[in-house]
Amino acid sequence: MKRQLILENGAVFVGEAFGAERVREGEVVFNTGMTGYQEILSDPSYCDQIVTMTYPLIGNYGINRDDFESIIPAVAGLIVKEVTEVPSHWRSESTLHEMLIEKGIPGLAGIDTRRLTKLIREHGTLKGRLCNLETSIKETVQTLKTKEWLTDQVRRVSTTMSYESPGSGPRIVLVDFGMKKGILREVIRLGCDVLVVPFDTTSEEILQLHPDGIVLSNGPGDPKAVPEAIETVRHLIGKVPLFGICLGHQLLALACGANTVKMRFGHRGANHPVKDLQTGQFYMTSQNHGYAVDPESLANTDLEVTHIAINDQSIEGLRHKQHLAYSVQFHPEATPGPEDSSQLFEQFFQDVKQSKKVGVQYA
Ligand SMILES: NC(=O)CC[C@H](N)C(=O)O
Repeated sequence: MKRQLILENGAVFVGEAFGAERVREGEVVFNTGMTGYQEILSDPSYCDQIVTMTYPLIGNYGINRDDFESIIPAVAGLIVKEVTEVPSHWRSESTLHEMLIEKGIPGLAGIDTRRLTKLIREHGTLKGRLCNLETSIKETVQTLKTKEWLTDQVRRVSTTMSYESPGSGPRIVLVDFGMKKGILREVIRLGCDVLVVPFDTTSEEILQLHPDGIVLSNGPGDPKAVPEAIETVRHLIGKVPLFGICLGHQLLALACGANTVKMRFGHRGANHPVKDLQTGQFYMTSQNHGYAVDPESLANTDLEVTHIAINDQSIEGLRHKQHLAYSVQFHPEATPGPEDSSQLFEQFFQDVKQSKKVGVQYA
């Protein structure tokens, strides 16, 4: 069966349908990872996005039960050059096609993904619709251009209830804005007593849990679409050690008075080089973001840049000059991608323990 991708600029890509039989719309983005499609598809930060994999063969090691980053993927669609029908891996339990059907995600294969990627690089991220060949191109272009896009992604993917993973170490409150399970896994690995809370938990509610440290997770959409979270973070700075990851990093920046801007086509892949300005070290990092902190907006804030992206010099890490609060735009939890920067979790763990010794002041 054929399926097409119609873009808001009128470009059309016709290929083979796989996965769920559904019409879906979303922002078309590309990821340059050669592997990691299962983690990418289940990363909640891809909510309302159609992901194009630039690596030409996807699905070759199948789908296993361990590598999901969330239970209900929020991604709107998947585009690949070639999808493997018969995967081969000892952990594989189903094919990519079967998983996409089960999770209600449409796929499009057999198109020129290089041409599509170049188009996104030239024009910036474009809105698109995955649909059958009978769908009118003219009407779709009109709809995509004029449609009011929903901005409640974080609300849709965050947990609605708090839950706990008990441990004997420091108590960490992990604010779930659409958290990848990899972040939870890292704090559990360190023996922390973890409480995961919904995105709209207030600062008072968080402080009542007597955290030793707070981790702000990744999440989908524009960070300015969650003003309540910016307010919460503002109230928490200086009270408890804070560590922000991706959306959490952007929220920390906004809470300190900096600004975030939409990037042309973002960073999505598993080999983004980052320089740690404090140590002079370079890490290969896993990334997935379409927004970034505007460097010009830092002038009147108490923030300083700790990491930069080598490819485009954009901000990849920030630190508060007075308080124990820092953040990174990339993903130290990896999954998928290199684990070069996983020591950031250990660093936060040490900082939390140190500040616990000194004594935490609750307001
Ligand atoms: N992975 C993330 O947390 C992404 C943050 C934000 N949604 C962005 O696209 O920039």
